[in-house]
Amino acid sequence: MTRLLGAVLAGGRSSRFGSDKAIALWDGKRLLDRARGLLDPWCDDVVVVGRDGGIADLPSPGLGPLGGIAAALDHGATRGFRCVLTISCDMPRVPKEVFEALLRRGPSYCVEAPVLGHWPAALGAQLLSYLETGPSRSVKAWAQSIGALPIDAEVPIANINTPADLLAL
Ligand SMILES: Nc1nc2c(ncn2[C@@H]2O[C@H](COP(=O)(O)OP(=O)(O)OP(=O)(O)O)[C@@H](O)[C@H]2O)c(=O)[nH]1
Repeated sequence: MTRLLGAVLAGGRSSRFGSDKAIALWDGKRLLDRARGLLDPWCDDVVVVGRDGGIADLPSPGLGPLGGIAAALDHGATRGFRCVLTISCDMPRVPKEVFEALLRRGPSYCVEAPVLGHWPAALGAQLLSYLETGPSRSVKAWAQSIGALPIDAEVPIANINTPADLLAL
């Protein structure tokens, strides 16, 4: 059986939001919990990455979402998960069709929001080496470098960067 690990990336500085956006409330629920709830139906287990109470970024904090993905891949591979489905805590609304499209494929990512991706857990070591020597810390650049398939969500994926984005949801 293919075991799937879900990972909510929830580190970063939230500088545009002005406070920790992971714990900002939308409709009475923390964004972090909403993102986790989006992964739950698809995954055998879900972890939070990059904050207290979750797993720590690799190789160290402060490298952006790719450091969170590296930690999730490593965590998954060492616990027998074949693949990892990642989302960021600032994506409170993702249509189920997007998850279906990602999971139908092998390595794939959402063009509109590349942190939303489906990755082989075995790529953890490759990603750590990419973080050390690669040209960019962009998730999209890494996804392209491994040949992951771009998935077009066909609808805008809401992404909360500022308090106004939250109000506009
Ligand atoms: N684990 C982890 N998650 C991160 C990191 N940086 C950003 N994220 C998450 O990735 C998503 C996108 O992050 P951004 O909004 O681009 O960056 P940010 O630092 O959170 O916010 P800004 O300071 O406004 O750019 C957010 O949900 C963050 O929680 C990181 O270094 N580690």
